[in-house]
Amino acid sequence: MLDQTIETMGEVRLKDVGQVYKRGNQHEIILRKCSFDVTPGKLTVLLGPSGCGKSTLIKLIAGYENPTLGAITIDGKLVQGPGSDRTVVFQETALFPWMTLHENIMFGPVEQGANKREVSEKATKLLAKVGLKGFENKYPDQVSGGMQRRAEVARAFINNPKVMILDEPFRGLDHMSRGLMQEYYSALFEETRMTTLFVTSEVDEAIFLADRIIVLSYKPTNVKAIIDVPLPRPRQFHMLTSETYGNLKEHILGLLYEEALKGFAAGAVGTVEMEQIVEAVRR
Ligand SMILES: Nc1ncnc2c1ncn2[C@@H]1O[C@H](COP(=O)(O)OP(=O)(O)OP(=O)(O)O)[C@@H](O)[C@H]1O
Repeated sequence: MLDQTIETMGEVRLKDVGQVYKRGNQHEIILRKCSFDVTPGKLTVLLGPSGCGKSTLIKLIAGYENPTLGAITIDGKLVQGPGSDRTVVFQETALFPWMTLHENIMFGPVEQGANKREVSEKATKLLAKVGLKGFENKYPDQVSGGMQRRAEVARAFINNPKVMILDEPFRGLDHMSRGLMQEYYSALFEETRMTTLFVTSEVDEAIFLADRIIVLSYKPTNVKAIIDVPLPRPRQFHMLTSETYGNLKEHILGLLYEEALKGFAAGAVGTVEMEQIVEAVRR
């Protein structure tokens, strides 16, 4: 086991959250009356069509922006800015190129004044957990993109936040690396049960990882459906061929298809993307 404190805290609550952005003289309503909970100790996935406002929701929960309307609380406390109770991993999050992987993982806690020896041991364990044993002393540019992403996940986990927030962290990786990342991530989650909010636009990734999926509508975005994933843990790839999985995927693709059609009618979804969605639904 990792020496992580298992804290069954980190309940995130969104109540009637609305966000309006100004573009020149125009106002655009991005989010409208968005309400959902992120349950402590569970992995909640936010899934929605491109441009619906997933990253906007993350920015609000992270406290980088304030909502125009409504309220976001964590364990009952109003979010009014960023805080150490949350760690956010973006697709663009990068390791420090001048530090080894091990030094990168240690950086945050050491900066916070934690005991160096203890942090070093934890970093070594975490790197092993994400399949990077033997690569501790490599620099980021000496390992593959997928390995860098795994180190970034380890760097986020060592902070042991109440809530781990990930915004499409595996986007842009090739199919194989993405599959591996999902396996490593679900194993880390299953061991720590760290409250997690994970954003993706990939249905397979959502089902493989999630305890619960929040499906978002097209703009102005609100919650279209909340779906519990009945697959057992530990999650294993053979589950992706089960009947439960197939039925769930069909249902979710149907929901996304309806929303993508609205986006297409509004000119927000390109022809190529629309063709891909139609093909996915037909499959
Ligand atoms: N600071 C901002 N000012 C004005 N408009 C914004 C701002 N941030 C986001 N938007 C707009 O809000 C909408 C939602 O953007 P957001 O990035 O949250 O969507 P998304 O679902 O994460 O998209 P994708 O899946 O393509 O990453 C988009 O139309 C975007 O242009």
